[in-house]
Amino acid sequence: MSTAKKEYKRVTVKSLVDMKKNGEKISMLTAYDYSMAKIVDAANVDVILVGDSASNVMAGHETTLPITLDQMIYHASSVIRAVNRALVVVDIPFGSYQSDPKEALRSAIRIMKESGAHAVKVEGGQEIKESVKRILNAGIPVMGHLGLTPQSIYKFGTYTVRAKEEDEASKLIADAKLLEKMGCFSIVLEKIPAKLAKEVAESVSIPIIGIGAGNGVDGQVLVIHDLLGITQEFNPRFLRRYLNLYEEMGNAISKYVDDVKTRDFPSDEEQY
Ligand SMILES: Nc1nc(=O)c2c([nH]1)NC[C@@H]1CN(c3ccc(C(=O)N[C@@H](CCC(=O)O)C(=O)O)cc3)CN21
Ligand SMILES: CC(C)C(=O)C(=O)O
Ligand SMILES: [Mg+2]
Repeated sequence: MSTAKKEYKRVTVKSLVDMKKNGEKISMLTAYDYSMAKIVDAANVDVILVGDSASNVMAGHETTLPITLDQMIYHASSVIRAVNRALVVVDIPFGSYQSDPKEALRSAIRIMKESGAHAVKVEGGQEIKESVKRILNAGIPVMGHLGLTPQSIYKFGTYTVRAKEEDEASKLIADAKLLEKMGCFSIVLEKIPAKLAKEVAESVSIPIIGIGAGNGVDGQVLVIHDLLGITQEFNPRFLRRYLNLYEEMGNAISKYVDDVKTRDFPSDEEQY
């Protein structure tokens, strides 16, 4: 397999399919605001996901369920203003696409029109088939999301690994093939056995982006607050922390507090 890297001036849904064809792994990371998205885009991340994980890391909710369509559009607009290269994908939040296909299309259109995003992501397979079709028919690129789907957390009750049983595994493969057949440009697979994820990646031609799905898939995604070590209590095995920003930021801020209290800040040079 070739690891040669083609330079993409602007990443499109087509570039991602090309990357899979050429054996180039796809990097994807979340961002929810302008300043962070600027850093992520400049670091050549291929896909920026405005995830509904904003509900957790931005708003402090326990699950992704409470975040609204308006709030997702606010985050997506901020990200879009920062991005020059990455493809920007936005999660359609819980409750904005499950009722019926028309509502799903309306939500997708609002995201595209009001934020300027490049694609949307929805959780599920067979169950949301008609909605996915509608959105695709309007010319809006759709990314799927299978395996651990956090918007259905209350149906399962836990965040444990999915599709360990044979029947769930075959449904997952069928759903991936269905999403590909309908015209989705990529699929996120979350927290499933690496062997199954590899099998899915090998049975479709669209790129499979994994989170807790092993190294046999076509790309990886993480929540940026997890990668940077801003979140402290989130410790699944699949997470690689590249920094401990929680500690580093805390130290910097404590130093500032000290400097103010001791009158060290501002100095003569820091005033007019
Ligand atoms: N900060 C953050 N990172 C994420 O990756 C993320 C969110 N939030 N919010 C939305 C979803 C929820 N996701 C999850 C949630 C839990 C596990 C998980 O593996 N939970 C383990 C315990 C984790 C621990 O050790 O704390 C479990 O077995 O429940 C995985 C992905 C992924 N998404
Ligand atoms: C974890 C990723 C795939 C996601 O859906 C999110 O951040 O909301
Ligand atoms: Mg999400």
